[in-house]
Amino acid sequence: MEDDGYYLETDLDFSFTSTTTDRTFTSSSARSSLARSSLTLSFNDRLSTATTPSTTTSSAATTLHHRRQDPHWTAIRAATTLSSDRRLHLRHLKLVRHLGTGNLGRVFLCHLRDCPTPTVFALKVIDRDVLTAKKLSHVQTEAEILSMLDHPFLPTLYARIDASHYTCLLIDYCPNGDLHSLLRKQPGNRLPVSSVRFFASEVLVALEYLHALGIVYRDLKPENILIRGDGHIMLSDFDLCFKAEVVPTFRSRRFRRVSTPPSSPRRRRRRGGGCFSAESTYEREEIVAEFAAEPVTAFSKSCVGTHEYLAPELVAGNGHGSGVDWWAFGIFLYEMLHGTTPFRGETKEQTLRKIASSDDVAFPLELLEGEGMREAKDLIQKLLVKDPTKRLGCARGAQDIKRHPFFEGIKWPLIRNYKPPEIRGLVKKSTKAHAGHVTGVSSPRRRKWLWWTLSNLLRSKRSNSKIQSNNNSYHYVGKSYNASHKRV
Ligand SMILES: Nc1ncnc2c1ncn2[C@@H]1O[C@H](COP(=O)(O)OP(=O)(O)OP(=O)(O)O)[C@@H](O)[C@H]1O
Repeated sequence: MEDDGYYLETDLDFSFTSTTTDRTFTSSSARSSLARSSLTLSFNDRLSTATTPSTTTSSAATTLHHRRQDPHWTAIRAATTLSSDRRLHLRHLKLVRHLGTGNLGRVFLCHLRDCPTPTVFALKVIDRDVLTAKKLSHVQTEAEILSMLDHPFLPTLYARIDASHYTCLLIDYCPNGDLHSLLRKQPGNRLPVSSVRFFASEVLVALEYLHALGIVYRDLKPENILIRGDGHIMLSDFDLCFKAEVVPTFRSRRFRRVSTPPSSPRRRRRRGGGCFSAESTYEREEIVAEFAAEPVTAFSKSCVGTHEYLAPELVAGNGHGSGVDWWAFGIFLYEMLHGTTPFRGETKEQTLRKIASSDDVAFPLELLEGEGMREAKDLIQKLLVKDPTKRLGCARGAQDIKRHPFFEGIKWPLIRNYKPPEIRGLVKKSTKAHAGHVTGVSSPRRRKWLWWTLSNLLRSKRSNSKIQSNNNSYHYVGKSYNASHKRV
């Protein structure tokens, strides 16, 4: 079971000194960094209490953060209150298991020791000694950006602990993995339009917030969209971001609204209620004040990102701004609906050539059929405009994208309260788990779920068919498209 560690409190004290406990290594560079780490870093009390002084920076937002009442902050406050220097140290944390290895370091599931209501976190451990100067600057960027964030669809940085040559970032743990892995579990590697609309809306709101802070994200892709325990998203990986000036503005926008006059039975009687009565619709002009915060003057020349998601201006290398995120948003929509990206070539060179060519995005037939697909296609076409000055979102930011008919009916201020879609591979946690607690004993509901999964597994083995549908869950054995997007 993928996330057993989330439920089962273990007595294991995963030590970094043990190479046998760590099995999830992704690259040779990660492996070499591990070899070095394995000699020196030990998350035992000895290291953090006596020999190595550590400095903690709790997120500046501790007192202001919108989630300051949630159990994570409460647990951190409890731990630091008991700490002699009122700081959080590595000794306060107990590692549960290794979650994955990235470009900069390894990520562990952990919780606070001696906490009455154990609360889980993800701890990103970066060994600065094995990183190049360029990667060190990425660490700096990531830590700096994380410390600025206070948004439900972005990680909270609970603490930064610098101990010896390690920098450790304590952030929210997302038990549902990333959207790329979730897509790979769906039939045809794609999601239904309603689910796409849900995830796209949340990503859009997160990008809007980043842009309002002057942050250009530059690495939007399903791999970087983690799914929280409650099914909502959390954008991750901020090491490729760049920061620019932004001047938020309120603008007045005129628009014509088509309305039906309010009608009471009395009024209807008076009007006679005929076909051509005053019951017909009428148009009125409205003026609304809109908040727009798009870093329109943002400019960078470095070519960073992930091949299939790179905007043409990034590929050309003549400089780019926040429009690269709106291009990537178009690619992201296409991939969720179609299962693959639109400019993917046999090789990375070919992919870049296709992006840079003047050819417009092509839509396979299935992307043209079905409810909401016409609107989706129109939105994708408007986002994948090669000239950034004509691309949707580049002038007034997310506001223009939110108004597109694809998102019609979305009540943006209530987006956090929307029920996440029920899709295959998304495990809903109980309220307790969703708040981030580790539970020692498996609940009757979980036991029931385990039995249900086990019996389904046996049934699907017996009948050996390709796709089995059981209400709304599918067991799919098809052509797998596993390659995740690697960065430039
Ligand atoms: N907050 C989190 N909750 C759960 N799992 C996480 C979390 N953060 C990272 N992970 C897991 O750890 C792995 C490594 O994450 P990390 O952010 O270091 O690298 P990455 O996503 O590969 O990005 P990079 O491009 O910086 O290498 C991810 O692939 C993901 O599986």
